[in-house]
Amino acid sequence: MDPNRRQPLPDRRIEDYALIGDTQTAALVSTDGSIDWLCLPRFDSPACFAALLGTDDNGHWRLRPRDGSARSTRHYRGDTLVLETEWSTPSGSVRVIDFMPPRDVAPDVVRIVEGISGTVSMRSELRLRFDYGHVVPWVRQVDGQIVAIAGPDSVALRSDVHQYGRDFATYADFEVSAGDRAWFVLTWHPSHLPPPTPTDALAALKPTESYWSEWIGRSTDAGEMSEEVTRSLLTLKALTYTPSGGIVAAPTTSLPEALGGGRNWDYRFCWLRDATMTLAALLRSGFTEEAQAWRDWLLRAIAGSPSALQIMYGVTGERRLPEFEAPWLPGFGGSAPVRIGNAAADQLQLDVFGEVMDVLALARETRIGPSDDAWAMQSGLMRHLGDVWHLPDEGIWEVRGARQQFTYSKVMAWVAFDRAARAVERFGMSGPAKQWRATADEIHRQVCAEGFDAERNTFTQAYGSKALDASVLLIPQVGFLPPGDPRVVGTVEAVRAELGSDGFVRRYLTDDVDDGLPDHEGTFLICSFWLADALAMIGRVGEARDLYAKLVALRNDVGLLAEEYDPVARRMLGNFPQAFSHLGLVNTAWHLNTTTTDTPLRRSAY
Ligand SMILES: OC[C@H]1O[C@H](O[C@H]2O[C@H](CO)[C@@H](O)[C@H](O)[C@H]2O)[C@H](O)[C@@H](O)[C@@H]1O
Repeated sequence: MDPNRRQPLPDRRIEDYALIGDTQTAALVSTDGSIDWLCLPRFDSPACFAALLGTDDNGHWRLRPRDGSARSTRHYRGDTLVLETEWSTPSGSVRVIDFMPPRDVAPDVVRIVEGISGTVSMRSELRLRFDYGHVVPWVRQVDGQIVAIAGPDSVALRSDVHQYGRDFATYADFEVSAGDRAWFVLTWHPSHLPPPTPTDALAALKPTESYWSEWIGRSTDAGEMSEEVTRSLLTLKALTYTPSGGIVAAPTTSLPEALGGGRNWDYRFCWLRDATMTLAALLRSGFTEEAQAWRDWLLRAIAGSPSALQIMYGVTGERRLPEFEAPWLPGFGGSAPVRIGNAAADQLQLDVFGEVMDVLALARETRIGPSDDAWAMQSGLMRHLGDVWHLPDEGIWEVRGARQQFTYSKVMAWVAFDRAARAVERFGMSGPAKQWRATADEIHRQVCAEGFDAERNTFTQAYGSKALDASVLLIPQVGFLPPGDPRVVGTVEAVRAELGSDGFVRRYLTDDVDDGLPDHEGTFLICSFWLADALAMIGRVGEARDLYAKLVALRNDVGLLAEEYDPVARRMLGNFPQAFSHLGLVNTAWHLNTTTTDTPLRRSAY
């Protein structure tokens, strides 16, 4: 056995990965041709490939030339999630096409190898490890296919090239000459059921391409969108769990926010905050079907007492997301612990009320129209918010230190009351508009008195605190104060000066704030997009455009962004690809397109 296989892969970077998916789960493919992350059958199912968070022994599927000196370049085929990796070797070149066909019954991963020139010796090395990389399955050859079974999981590999077993892995060694094609299909099914009808690898390619290109073609902006906006929208769609309409924050767990540190979290769930902001981005681009599906998802997920509202749910609305550590996984680059599940589900985060009310207002006032059920749910939320808005909470950043009176939480409580009152005042919905307006005014006065540091002319992270927080950059965007207000301009300048790093923005300084965690983290990409939005709103459009360009340049070779960026090490950090970062990009592009050098932006959510 190769001794290196037990070591965490040292040179790997988060940005080495590309995403393929079928809108129910997703896989990450490395520049080395290895699928190192795949959860089956759903985003939040246990991974059968977890080398991303450990070593090859935690499960992976590498398909590449045997020649170690081979070099690869890659791209998506057009506006799709079909990944094409081209390999050059001294003896010839090949193309590997990786994709997950839109799901009918069972999830498939298809890999097609095409010879471009000369002859190339290829190797497929498949190491399945169920339950997040530690269960070695029982593997047999059945009817010409490889079948791996352990517990609830069964995975079959079919191919037109010969497979053999060695060292608890399955290999295929084969040659591909110009014009040749070889194919592999990996299919999951529940181990107690008969296997599904096999997928035809070659025939599945065209429909998969059409699925993605037809989807993006449905945008009202189709044909006018920049390449980076198109790729971000495709990525947001890939993070949507189509059967329910839920949207995950990212398809990974525990990609570190501090390399080698413990800031490692599971993002394979639906946060009301991340999902509402995603929805605003999709709505702006004309994707009403997703907006409708998400509103229905929300109604189901939060049905019941508004006091039992959670800030996040599973992809079909599950409430219990218990957090535990996976000690058998050493973590990406040794960043431990790896966490599965997310204890933030039990936190109080008041901002979600504002985010939900705001996006539902956007939906009502723009494209998907009012709904009685949706309004009944919003009225219930407002009754509950009336009881709790004054409480300290864990805030937008889900701190694991003590609860505080976070300024952004209160600003968003104001947004919730403002949008509720506006629905009655301007759109004829029924409800106690006067009471809602009075509460909104009370919160406004309180935030301006207690969340603002008059000496430094900036809003602060929490009442009475000196610490700054990038979330208050959203104050003009949500309409709490006009962009021209000197307190807004002062806040933009202070955040930029104190939280800025190489032009990007940290969410707060970990030294100034007790977030319950020891190490430092990188700059937070959505906060950097918010700075660009805020700069544009206060009339500094040139600087906003420069920052947007700088952020776009951070994307990896296939246009993807993680949650954070470390400007010193010049590498991405955090879960990947992250909805927050990509929706930030779409929204900033939209803001910049709706402004000119001398016209301030019109008010909009996010
Ligand atoms: O920083 C500590 C927290 O980090 C995660 O939360 C972050 O990701 C969420 C999903 O994108 C986002 O909604 C939140 O604003 C971010 O702070 C993690 O999920 C939390 O468990 C953790 O406490």
